[in-house]
Amino acid sequence: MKTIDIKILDPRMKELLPAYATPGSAGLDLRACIESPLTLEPGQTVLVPTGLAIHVADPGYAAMILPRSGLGHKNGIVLGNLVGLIDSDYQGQLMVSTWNRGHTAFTLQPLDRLAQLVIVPVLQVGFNIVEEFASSERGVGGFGSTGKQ
Ligand SMILES: O=c1ccn([C@H]2C[C@H](O)[C@@H](COP(=O)(O)OP(=O)(O)OP(=O)(O)O)O2)c(=O)[nH]1
Ligand SMILES: [Mg+2]
Repeated sequence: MKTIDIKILDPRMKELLPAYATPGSAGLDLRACIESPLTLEPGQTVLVPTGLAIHVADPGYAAMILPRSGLGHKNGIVLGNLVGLIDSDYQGQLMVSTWNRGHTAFTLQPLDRLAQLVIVPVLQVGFNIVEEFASSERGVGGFGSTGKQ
């Protein structure tokens, strides 16, 4: 298994390092490293610290912060940026932009699992400027051009 350098910025996280819940898990849960309960009013967005920093280091990988499905579906707690992209050279604290998109207030308790981190491969590309593309079956069609059924 590939390893990534991690810094524990909040000592409470020492015993709560992100771990895969099952052998097949893709996501590592991130926790709300807050000092006291935090109530998010409907529509409110707060940047929540995780108490952790990672350095992916290899530009062939990135980390993504995604919502937890239960919190998102049942409680309306999703991400203010929809998806968080962690660059391989980022060394600061992992922060979760936490958005209550629901209609009722939601209280986050200290160290609650809030979002999840997924490590993904990345291909960095260069650009080759052209006047015309080689033809393709789709061409410029998009946004429903293939119909519904
Ligand atoms: O949910 C997130 C999204 C980003 N980041 C950190 C890691 C990422 O590498 C850095 C920059 O993110 P991004 O490039 O998405 O933000 P930006 O608004 O373009 O800022 P910058 O000008 O710093 O690139 O912020 C987080 O901690 N959490
Ligand atoms: Mg950026």
